Amino acid sequence: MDEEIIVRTRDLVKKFGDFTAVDKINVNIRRGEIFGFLGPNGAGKTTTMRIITTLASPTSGSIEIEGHDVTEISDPVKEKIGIIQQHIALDRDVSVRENIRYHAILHRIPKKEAEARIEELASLMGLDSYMDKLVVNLSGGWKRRVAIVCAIIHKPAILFLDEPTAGLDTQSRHMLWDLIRRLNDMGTTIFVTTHYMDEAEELCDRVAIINHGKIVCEGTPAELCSSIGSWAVEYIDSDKRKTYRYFPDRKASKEFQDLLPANACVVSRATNLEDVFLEHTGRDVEATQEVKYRI
Ligand SMILES: Nc1ncnc2c1ncn2[C@@H]1O[C@H](COP(=O)(O)OP(=O)(O)OP(=O)(O)O)[C@@H](O)[C@H]1O
Repeated sequence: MDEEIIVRTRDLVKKFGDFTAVDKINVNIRRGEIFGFLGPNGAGKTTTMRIITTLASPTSGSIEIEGHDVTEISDPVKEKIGIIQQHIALDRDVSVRENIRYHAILHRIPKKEAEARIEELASLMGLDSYMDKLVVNLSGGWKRRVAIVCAIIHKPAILFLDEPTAGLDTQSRHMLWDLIRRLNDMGTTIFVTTHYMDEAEELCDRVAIINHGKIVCEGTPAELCSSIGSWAVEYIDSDKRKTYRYFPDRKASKEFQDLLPANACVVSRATNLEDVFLEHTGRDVEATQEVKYRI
């Protein structure tokens, strides 16, 4: 993979009053990759993304996009990025085509070039038969496709997506992942925030896990999983708590399992990003759900 850094942040901090939402975040996003920012609700993902994309200012720290200091030269930087926020900002009462045209105008793309680009992207996103429909009549998944076209009409070098599949059904999520991969194959670097472990594992070349405003680990999903051990043993301990231990291979996990009482509900399987999160933070990514412990 091309190792050129397209986005670099240095010690990004964002405080809201006394509360530190983003705490010295350093990320290096490489050109051509799909980079995942993974963490539970309230971890600081959206705030970090808003700062990198100039929608919010940091309390301290700096950001470079393609070598430009984001705080100093915001207009050229804005032309290099596309953004899709959690709340999609489309005009519901006009057609898909008019929404996309509006974004082409905002980016001052000449009309002929814009129309050709709109046709190309409509076809890529499977939107051809939706172009003259009102946005208000589209489902959530189709609205997100329209939002993607609006965000990439000016051919940004990097596309930022904040929780792109939140609230979508399984089929729509898989279709959107496929589209994101296709955009990436065509050369767009992707930065995606998510709290879905499967999304990060399926989609991302590299992942940074964020918790309470800090990055707790970073690497490819495979590197992160093997860093804690390739095999997870899940069991109910003597205090009736669900507990996890990680081992380098199946043999070691089996030896541990053999030491446990027969009724300890032992499950052994390959580790996943949820285990990585648990190991680094001591809590489940779905913090509001069942509390899991590790020993
Ligand atoms: N404008 C604000 N004023 C005060 N606190 C804020 C503000 N924006 C965000 N926060 C707080 O900062 C923390 C990080 O929020 P952020 O939205 O970045 O998290 P997140 O990881 O994106 O979570 P989610 O998936 O729920 O959006 C949260 O505790 C949030 O309540």
